[in-house]
Amino acid sequence: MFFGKQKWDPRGKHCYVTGGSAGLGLSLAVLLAKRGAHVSIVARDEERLNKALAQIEAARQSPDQVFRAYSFSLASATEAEKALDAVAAGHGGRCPDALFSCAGKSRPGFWLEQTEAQLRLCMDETYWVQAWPALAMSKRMVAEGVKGKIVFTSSVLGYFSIVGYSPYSPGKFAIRGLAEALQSEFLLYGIDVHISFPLTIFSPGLIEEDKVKPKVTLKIEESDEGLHPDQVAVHVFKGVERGDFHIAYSLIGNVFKASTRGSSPGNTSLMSQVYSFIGMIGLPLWRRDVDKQVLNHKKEHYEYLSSKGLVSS
Ligand SMILES: NC(=O)C1=CN([C@@H]2O[C@H](COP(=O)(O)OP(=O)(O)OC[C@H]3O[C@@H](n4cnc5c(N)ncnc54)[C@H](OP(=O)(O)O)[C@@H]3O)[C@@H](O)[C@H]2O)C=CC1
Ligand SMILES: CCCCCCCCCCCCCCCC(=O)[C@@H](N)CO
Repeated sequence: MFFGKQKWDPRGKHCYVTGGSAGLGLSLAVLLAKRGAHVSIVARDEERLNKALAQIEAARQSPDQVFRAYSFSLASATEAEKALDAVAAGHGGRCPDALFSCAGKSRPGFWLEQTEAQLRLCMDETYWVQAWPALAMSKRMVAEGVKGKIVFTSSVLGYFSIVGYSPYSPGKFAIRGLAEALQSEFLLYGIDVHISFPLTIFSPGLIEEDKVKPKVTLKIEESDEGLHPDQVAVHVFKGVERGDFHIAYSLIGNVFKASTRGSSPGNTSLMSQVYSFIGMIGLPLWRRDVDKQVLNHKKEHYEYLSSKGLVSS
């Protein structure tokens, strides 16, 4: 572009994708490979990692590209450090240029059914699984003088929430809080921070979460059509390429973004004002409808609570 900012080009760069064995992470890994990047993926299940690696291999553009897969759990600081050590070792010990932090899991359910162990697990699977790799990565980037990128994955449920997502939304809001702090702090190091807010992604993870998702939640979500992980990966990649801090897509995603993100950088474009206006009119109407759907579920819900012994019938 002539007067515009130069777009980020992953060609020849080493991109570390967490959760790269399935869903959004795998689609991003393949896309980055197609764009000429070296790609390392980390997740736990080795069989899925190997299958994913074969898919990434099929997207190879040049014989010089290095593709690797490593099995680690990222929900602890030590494991996240070990994972990054392995990923860097594949490149002579040098830190990757970009971290695409996609790992995560959703276990929807009603708040009254949660336990301490369950809620701590959910925080591990939403927040810590992205915070620990970011901590390891940024320490190393600064020590080695690597001026790269850290891309977090939140959800539109990091902007708002609805019934059934109490185990999930807090972690996705927390990632947003972390990204806001780091975007500011990392100006000191020339590290760009991005965070994406996807809507429904038709991933293997979604199939699992829908098995335990309350009916009322599924019903409210019907107004979101959902996208294939490959389509979401393109949106996320384009946002990173453009240099967006908050990355959103689709009318709905952009409306939630413009209506929620306050003083976050990059909220001043004309389109952002248009989306914000649509939100001003549309969101209260939508929310009224959501509340109605929740209340319509009240009788069935009490019967459910009673069947679980959570209220006396
Ligand atoms: N699906 C959706 O509708 C939406 C998803 N998101 C978010 O997007 C991201 C990707 O979701 P989706 O495409 O559904 O992903 P999937 O659930 O299909 O895949 C998740 C990936 O993360 C890995 N992973 C999960 N937990 C860990 C862990 N503790 N350590 C290491 N790797 C882990 C999984 O591999 P393994 O289990 O083998 O470790 C897998 O590679 C998540 O952060 C999710 O919260 C946001 C909005 C909507
Ligand atoms: C003008 C305004 C109109 C608004 C319509 C809004 C419809 C949004 C419904 C909720 C979508 C929830 C997506 C959840 C994604 C996710 O993170 C989970 N699948 C967990 O993985």
